[in-house]
Order: sequence, then structure tokens, then C-alpha cells
Amino acid sequence: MKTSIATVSISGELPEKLEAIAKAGFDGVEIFENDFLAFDGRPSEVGRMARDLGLEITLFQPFRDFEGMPKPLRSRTFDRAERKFDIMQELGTDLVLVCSNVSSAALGGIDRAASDFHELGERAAKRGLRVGYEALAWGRFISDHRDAWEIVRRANHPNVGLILDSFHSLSRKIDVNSIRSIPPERIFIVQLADAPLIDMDLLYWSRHFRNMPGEGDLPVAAFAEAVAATGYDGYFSLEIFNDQFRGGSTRAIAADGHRSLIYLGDQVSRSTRATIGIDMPPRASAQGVGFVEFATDEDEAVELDGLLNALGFRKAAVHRSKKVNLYQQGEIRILVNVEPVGFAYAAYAVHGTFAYAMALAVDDAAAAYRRALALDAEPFRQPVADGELQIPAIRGVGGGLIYLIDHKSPLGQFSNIDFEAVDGEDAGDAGLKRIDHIAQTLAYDEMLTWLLFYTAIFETRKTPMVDIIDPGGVVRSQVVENDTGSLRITMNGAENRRTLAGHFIAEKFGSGIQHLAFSTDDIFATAKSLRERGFKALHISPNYYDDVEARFGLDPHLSEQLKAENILYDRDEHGEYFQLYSGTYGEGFFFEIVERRGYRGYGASNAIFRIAALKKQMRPEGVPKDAI
Ligand SMILES: O=C(O)c1ccc(O)c(O)c1
Ligand SMILES: [Mg+2]
Repeated sequence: MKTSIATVSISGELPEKLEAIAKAGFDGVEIFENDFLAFDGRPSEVGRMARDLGLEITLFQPFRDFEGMPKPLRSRTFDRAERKFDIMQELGTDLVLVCSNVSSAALGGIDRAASDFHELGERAAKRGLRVGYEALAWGRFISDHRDAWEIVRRANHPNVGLILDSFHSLSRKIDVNSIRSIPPERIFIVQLADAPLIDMDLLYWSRHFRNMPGEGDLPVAAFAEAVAATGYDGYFSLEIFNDQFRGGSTRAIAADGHRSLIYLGDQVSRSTRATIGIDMPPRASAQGVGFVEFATDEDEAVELDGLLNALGFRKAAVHRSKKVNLYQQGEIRILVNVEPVGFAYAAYAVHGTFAYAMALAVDDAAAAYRRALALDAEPFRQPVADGELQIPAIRGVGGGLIYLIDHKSPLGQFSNIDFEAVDGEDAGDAGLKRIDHIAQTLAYDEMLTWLLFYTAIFETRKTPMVDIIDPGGVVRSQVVENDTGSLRITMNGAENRRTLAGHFIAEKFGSGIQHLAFSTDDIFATAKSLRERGFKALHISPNYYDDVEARFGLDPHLSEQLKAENILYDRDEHGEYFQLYSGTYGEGFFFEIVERRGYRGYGASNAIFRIAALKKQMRPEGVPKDAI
């Protein structure tokens, strides 16, 4: 599959854009006219820059308001086209994108448009150039790719072809099967963009909210499959108009774009068996979280050890060659790494005590690793002692690590191979069974990056975004989860540092795991057991319980019990949810304990109360309220 992206999709100036596009691994680039006009240099220089970076210029665009113009505008329009042809020849591209006319001066009529295109085709052919016609979803007469195709067909010129753009077709819900019968040699290029479903004016939606395939809600894979079914083997080119991307990191957005296309190609080749040169193992099915690892130092480890003990964890094993302790309860494993060298130490030095790594248990770790690398994930490796496991790992949110383990290889035995069991008295656990979810806090503008990362590599889906109201601002929360619920990652995107999430990022110098939620089958028994171990639950305002009792019609006895143990309550159509929180540790890390009785959500409506309580607890006497 040949990949391309339009310069309009990323931020920066033209040379910087081209460099990022090449570095991300694209084969081609669409030069947007405005990027070219703002560049202080000859078209030939742009062409040279692109070629030096190994990029083909897939097209020049857009050429607007061409077809159906009345005289004398018509001849001026052709003159304008000839000027663009000059630029294209100097740039070194043979294709121009003509988007459907939006001018109030334009005249309709399929045959009129077709004859204009025939003439343009003649002129283009003289110079060895080609013309592609795209239906804008808001075009005056032509707003549907089926009509654009009819014009191209009637233009009946080998140098005139169709340009498909998933946004224009999918935003108007045009049946993608209408693409299947178009001869592939008549499709000059295919542009791809996704978008979140928002009910708004098509033009505004298109110009501000497009995003990478897989990041939004449109069926872009089905669109690309229909294209592949024609036999089309040309470029798939991203054309993403997005305000956030225009202001974002040039490199990161280009990298997301490349990942999105590779993932799309993978979906297409899986469903159509088309040979498009994308071959990787399927999305990794995750059985759960193998472990979460904290980086800290010997001093701070004392407090963490105390907290883990209060949560009912038992120190079960020590690493054979490194200063790492393994704590266990139920199926949950927590590693505490106090090595004074290596990656964990570097993470600790930058961030302080931090859950910098996690392991995901998958069906086949080697295959998952291959897939991750095929999708541009950054591999991580560090030396291990003889006889110890080299666990495959990739870099995740905030540069943290994701280890991949499985049960089909010795990797699943890491706790026996790399660790030695310790005998200690077993004081009994607190009933914590599994990791219910891992919550990662990140800057809002990184959320799409990591949603795409997780959903492309692992067999997961994203849930709709919800707003979490923090007294200091709004935090947007979105979940990546699998069908069985064995992997649930909640991502909280902070826009300012006055929210608890924003404070965490600012003080931790970056994104990462902010809380871990453990599951229990009996929240009240667990609460009691924790209390007896000296665990201090986060105090929740009594006002909350009056409200919950009234809102859900709870038995007053139950709401008394909830209040006594500081347990939050929620309910959805599937069942009930109970949540208990620790106070914060360091700059805002905390633990959560949950019991799900069928409930599928994450207690978003309780977040405001929990956040207010956490902030109150974090704020020492005398610190002004808006400091955290
Ligand atoms: O928003 C536009 O005008 C516009 C221009 C060119 C395109 O290829 C497109 O999809 C949209
Ligand atoms: Mg387009």
C-alpha cells in the first residue's frame, strides 16, 4: 500500500512538514496550495526538497470553481488552470485535484461539466498531466461521488479521473458499495479522513474536525475496503483538516497519520484478502494486566510498601539480580523497582515515584510485539542478566513501558524465572482480585494518539468520550477496553493544570498512570479488612450520600453503610457499582477499589465528588484553593 498525506494535515512550515512526513514513513505528499504560496521559494525547490526526502508529490491541490462556468468566466478559469499546470510541472507532480464548484456563478448540468473536463483533459495531456475530480460534500451542483464519477465517465478522457475522499462520501452517508463498480484505473487517488460524529454544518465539520482513520466514528475501513475491491492499487492519502492538529506537534501528528494508514491497510487486507503489502499478526487479544511496576528509591519505597501492605498486598518475591520486589494479591502483581541505575531509575529521577511500566498478558507476546512494531511503536530493550527473560517491550503513554507477556512462552513464568519467592507470614489478603482498570492521565491533545495506539495494536474498542467535571476545569475521559473487561484503560485528558489531572501532569513532568483500580467481589468486607490494616479511605462528604440515596432510591441502611465506609455508588442499566478510594500519594497518584455487580461504566458521575475530596486532602493547611 502506498501512503501519502496532505501538507494541510500537520502544523509547521513547508520544509518542516515535509521532513516530518518523510520521517513518519510516508511514500508521498499532497502539496496544498496555501503551504506552497506561503513558502518563499520556487516550486522546483519544493519538488527537490520532497524528492531529497524520498517523497513523491502525489498531487497539487485544490483547484476550485472550475466546471460549469459561464462565459467569460469560463476562459479565465482555463487560464487559471494553465498557470497551475506551470506550477505542477515545476513541482514535479502530474496530478491536480479539482474540487466541485461552489461558486454562485456556476451553471449546473452533467454534460456541461463533462465537456469542461474533456477540454481540461486535452490541455493537461499536452503537458503529460492529469486532472482528478472530487465531489465536495457541499458542492453547489456536485456533492456526491456518484455524480462526480458520471461526469468523469462522460468526459471520456484518459487524463481525467475521479478522486474519492472518504469524508465527503461518509459524511453524507453515501453507500460505499457504489464505489465497487468504478474501474480502478479511473480512480486517480483516494483521500482518507475520519471524523467524530457531530451534528453540524458539513463544511465546518470537514474543515475543523476531521481526524485520522480510526480516531473518529466514520466507517473509513469499509470505505477503503470498497476501494480495494475495485482493484485500485494507488495511493491512500490522508487529508485531515483539524484545528488541534494544525497547532499540535508536527512529528507526532505525522506519526499518528502513518500509524492510522498502516492499521487501515491491515483491516483492508484482513477483510478483503487483497494483497496490498501489509502483513502483520492480528490485533493482540489481551487477557489482562500482568503487572504494574513502580519506579522509586529506597527511601520512598518505605511509604509505598506501607501503602501496599495496608491494601492487603504481600511481598511475594524478590528479583534475582535487581532491586525489585514483587507484591501480590489475588491475580494482581505490583513490582517496586528501586534500582539505582537503568531506565526505571531514570524515570524515577524525572518523575519521582511513578507507575512507569505495565505488562499486558496477551495470547502471543512475540506476535503482539511484531504487530506493535509494524504499527510504528517504539521498541524498548535493556540488558538482562544471564538466565533472565528479555521481555518484549514498547514505549507507551508518557514514554512509559508496556511489557508483553503470554502463557505460551516462558514469559508467563517471569515471576518464577526472574524472581525468587520469599517466605513471609501471610496475614491474609483484603479480597482484591484483579486490576479492574488502569487510569492514565495525559494532555488532552495526546488522547487521540494513544487511543489509536491501543486500538490498533490490541483487540480493544474505545467508548464515547465523557466529561469529568473537576472543580478546576473539565477533564475528558475515554476508555479503551476489550469485550471481556479483562483490559480496561481509562484515559483522562487534561486541558489545564488547575484540574487534579492537569496538576499531576505538571508536577510529574508528563503523562502517565495516575491511578490503579482493583476489583473485589465484596466491597464491604474489603473496606473492613482495609480499615483494620490501617488503610485510610478518602473521606467523602456526607452531602453526597443524601443525594445518592434520593437519586437511586437506596435503602437508607445501604446508604448508611456506604457513608460509614466512604464508598461511592453508581448504577447503569446493567447493574451496580461501588467505589472506594485511597488518599493521594505524591503528586496525585491514588488507588481505587471497585466492585462491579454487572455495571459496565467507570463512575463518571461520581468523579466530581472524588476529585474534590482528593484535592482537599492534598491541600495542606494554608495553601490557596486554586494552587491545586
Ligand atoms: O474544504 C475544502 O475546500 C476542500 C478542498 C479540497 C479537498 O480535497 C477537500 O476534501 C476539501
Ligand atoms: Mg479531499
